Amino acid sequence: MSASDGDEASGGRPPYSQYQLDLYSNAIIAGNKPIATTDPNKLEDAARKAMSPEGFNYVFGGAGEQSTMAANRLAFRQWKLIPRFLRPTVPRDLRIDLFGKTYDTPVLMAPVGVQSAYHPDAERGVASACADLGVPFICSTASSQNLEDVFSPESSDAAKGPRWFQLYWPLDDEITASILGRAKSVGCEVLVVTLDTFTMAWRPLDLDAGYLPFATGTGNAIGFNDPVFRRKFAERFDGDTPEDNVVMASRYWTSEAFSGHAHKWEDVQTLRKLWDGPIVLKGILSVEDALMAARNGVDGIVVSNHGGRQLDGAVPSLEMLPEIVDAVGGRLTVLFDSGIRTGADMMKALALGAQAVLVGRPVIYGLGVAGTEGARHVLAGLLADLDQSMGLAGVQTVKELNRSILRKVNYGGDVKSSL
Ligand SMILES: Cc1cc2nc3c(=O)[nH]c(=O)nc-3n(C[C@H](O)[C@H](O)[C@H](O)COP(=O)(O)O)c2cc1C
Ligand SMILES: O=C(O)C(=O)c1ccccc1
Repeated sequence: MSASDGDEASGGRPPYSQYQLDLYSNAIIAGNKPIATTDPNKLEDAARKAMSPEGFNYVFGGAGEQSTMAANRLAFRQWKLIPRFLRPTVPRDLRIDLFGKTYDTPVLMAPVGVQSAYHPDAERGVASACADLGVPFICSTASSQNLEDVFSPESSDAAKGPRWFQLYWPLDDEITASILGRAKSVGCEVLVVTLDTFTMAWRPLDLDAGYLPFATGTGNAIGFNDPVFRRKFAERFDGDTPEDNVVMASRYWTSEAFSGHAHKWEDVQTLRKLWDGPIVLKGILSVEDALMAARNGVDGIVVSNHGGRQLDGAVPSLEMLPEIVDAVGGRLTVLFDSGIRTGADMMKALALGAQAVLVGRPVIYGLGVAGTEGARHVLAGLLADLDQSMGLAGVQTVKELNRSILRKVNYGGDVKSSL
């Protein structure tokens, strides 16, 4: 393989698998261990030690008895890869096309709220790590840092990378319009609207600790800094700013963004009017809703159960993925998340028809352990693992991943509840 082939296929940087060589040479030449473990099981333990108990539990925790979280992992274990040999596998090309644009990898950073609760580097740090690796950063509405700060060219490198915006959909169209206008202004390309978290789930770890960050102002930065939200808050509360009255402002904001069953399928038309660009609905788990999404004119869906954090007992998203792809794959871009921990997991979801995958907790554990560098390390490791695993399976490009490389087995094996 010539260096230029690899460089082109990974956006001018070395092939993603180079990270494996870097880790070995750092160890052999300089005697340095990786900044955080490369073992997904141990990473969770390291994060538990490094982070505040509330922060760690917030990330780690699932809903209920965490049965959906565990099922997400079992679903991956039940698919096995069938490797092929003596075929061309280099230069490997991880690029994909989404909504008419080429991305360097089929991996995106899942929207994750309140990142200052995990490490002071927070969203700016993770977004910079993503930009460095060519991974789109999906900025959550529940960010702890304001949208304009996350992507400010002065304060971070995040503005150099691809960025999408995730919406927790306010009831008030004027506030929604204002937030979406701001997301557009800072360069967000795609709108991801999360459907499954219109209200908080039953999360025992957070309930037992009495931990609800956005009730006390963390994770409300995008709302609190929104000019329309500020004006409406002042009108209701005697000219107060959200900073004057954080508790009432948090209450007002959460009643807007986590507003129960208020929206209907018809309201997707409103989003269309307010957002000039691709719209993706996140949290789809049924063929019926995937068809509704197609009928209502969106561009894509994320097949997701929110990492097992919302409806405990919900089906693993991987289980539903093939049927949903068969039903709407010709019409919609189908993305996937929930439970991805390794390169092999990514291959399985891509082979079952996802066009790209989102990763949540692992990168946040990296952030918790070692800030921006830790997040970068975990993401670089996942990409290297994907790159290497594709090669080992005899696969050169993401397009080649299809169901012929998979076999479903009925012995998933034991899994730790979260991994
Ligand atoms: C701590 C945490 C916060 C999250 N916050 C959001 C959010 O603000 N918006 C959203 O759409 N999804 C949110 N999610 C869900 C992720 O986007 C994603 O669906 C999930 O983490 C995928 O599962 P995984 O963690 O097993 O990769 C959050 C997940 C975690 C772990
Ligand atoms: O915790 C979550 O999963 C989540 O989606 C969220 C919602 C609101 C604020 C922060 C995170």
